[in-house]
Amino acid sequence: MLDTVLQQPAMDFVPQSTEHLQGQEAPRQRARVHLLVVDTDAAVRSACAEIASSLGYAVQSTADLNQARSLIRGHAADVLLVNLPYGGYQALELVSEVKLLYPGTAVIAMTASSSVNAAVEAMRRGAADYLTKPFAVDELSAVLERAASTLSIDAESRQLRERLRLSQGLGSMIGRSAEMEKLYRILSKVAQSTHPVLVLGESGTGKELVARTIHAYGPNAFKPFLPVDCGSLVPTLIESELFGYVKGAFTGANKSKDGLFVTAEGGTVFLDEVGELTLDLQAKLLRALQEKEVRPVGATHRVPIKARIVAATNRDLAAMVEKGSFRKDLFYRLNVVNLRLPPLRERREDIPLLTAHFLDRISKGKARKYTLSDDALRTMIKYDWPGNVRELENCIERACALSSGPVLELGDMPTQLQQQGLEAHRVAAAEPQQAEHPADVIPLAEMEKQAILGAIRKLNGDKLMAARLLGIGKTTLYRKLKEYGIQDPMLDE
Ligand SMILES: Nc1ncnc2c1ncn2[C@@H]1O[C@H](COP(=O)(O)OP(=O)(O)OP(=O)(O)O)[C@@H](O)[C@H]1O
Repeated sequence: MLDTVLQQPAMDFVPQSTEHLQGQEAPRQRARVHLLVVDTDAAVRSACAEIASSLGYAVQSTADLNQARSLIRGHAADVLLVNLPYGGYQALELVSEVKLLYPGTAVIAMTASSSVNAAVEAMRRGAADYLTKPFAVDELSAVLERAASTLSIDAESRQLRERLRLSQGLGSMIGRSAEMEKLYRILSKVAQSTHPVLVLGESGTGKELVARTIHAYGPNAFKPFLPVDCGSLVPTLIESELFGYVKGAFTGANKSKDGLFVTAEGGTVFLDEVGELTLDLQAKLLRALQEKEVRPVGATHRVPIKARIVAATNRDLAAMVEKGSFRKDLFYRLNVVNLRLPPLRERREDIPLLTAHFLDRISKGKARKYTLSDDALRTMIKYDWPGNVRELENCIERACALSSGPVLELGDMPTQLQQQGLEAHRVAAAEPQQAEHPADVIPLAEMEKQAILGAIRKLNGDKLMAARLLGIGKTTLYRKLKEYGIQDPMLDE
């Protein structure tokens, strides 16, 4: 218990070394996280500081709230560990101030067991965690570790977002439409954790690519990524693929084999077309996820697993749950986070980028550089692409194979595109005055909304600066965001 540590001399200090740890395991290497301990009890300050510095934190401590404020102003705190004395509203005020002025600082509240209400209030004001006194060294370590890992997740996803701003998409994913930007923002956060993710979207929208990107940007990118198509394998095969089998489990099982959940180690198992699993396999999968272990086919023992699960489907799983063809409990397990991929027809502005990307890729493998005729590109932008990006990719590959020259014409495209292109020409010839389709006219309100969102995003959420650069007042900016129904400009469309 911390009480034993509290026997040490009560004094403020900023530990510079870990000499007191000689003979113990060295602190884990990470960028120095700055911790500020605020408590009037010198013994608590001293003990917390000693434990935190042994974990690798740079620690400062103070008894005084005003001094705490000035230390925080000097950016001394990534994590603030603050005591909430009984009736100590000033300490609660400090929590609010810090979360308002420095939202990146993780706040942990300490309370006496008699004032749990204060801890609840602190959490309401934005504290990330709390500790009830007296607490064990392990409890303090666990809370600090949690705070530090949240900080590093935030920092990594910020870096990822920054890289994103400079590219045509995220990793191998191409697209800069608002829908894709929104997806990247969520994806870059989701990738840092190891929670299950459910990827939803029509066929060919890039669900597997998203799963691969989550894996590639995740903490276990160096471990395997193992896809399984639950729609194309018979149930018995899926079971032995996923869970493995022991020698003699069935005819042909000459020796035992580990399943993908085991061979993935800490990597990712991608369950494509998860909606196609039989109810029996759904039950087995649920058990594996809940208990983090699997029973290989024919075995009596269970084997621990630690793979991350990313599942995908083009079916409406919620409706399947209603009908009873998909287990509700499994749905909730898989659906911890879901990512919905927009069909290509809802992000037509990405078609030129995707087209250029595929043309580049194909040109690299050949001696010639392919381009598209204006007519072909115009038609492609207007086409609905029921098979989404896969259909677009196939269409370009086919056109490159068929084309006799480096410029791909409408005539090199599949019949349905050619027909659409011809139809557009006929309409344009019959009604020249209609050539400028009204849908091409962007309403002023939409342009204003995009300008505001664009400015806030470019400035990483700094609304004040955005308002200044847009030449409007802060209140006007807030009113407009409200008018457009935008709650979070960094996420909402
Ligand atoms: N945003 C994108 N940028 C570049 N290529 C993409 C993108 N989205 C999809 N693709 C490409 O389109 C093809 C289909 O993608 P993918 O297999 O990931 O789709 P899917 O949604 O999993 O399809 P299905 O539901 O049929 O399994 C792949 O070759 C993939 O590389």
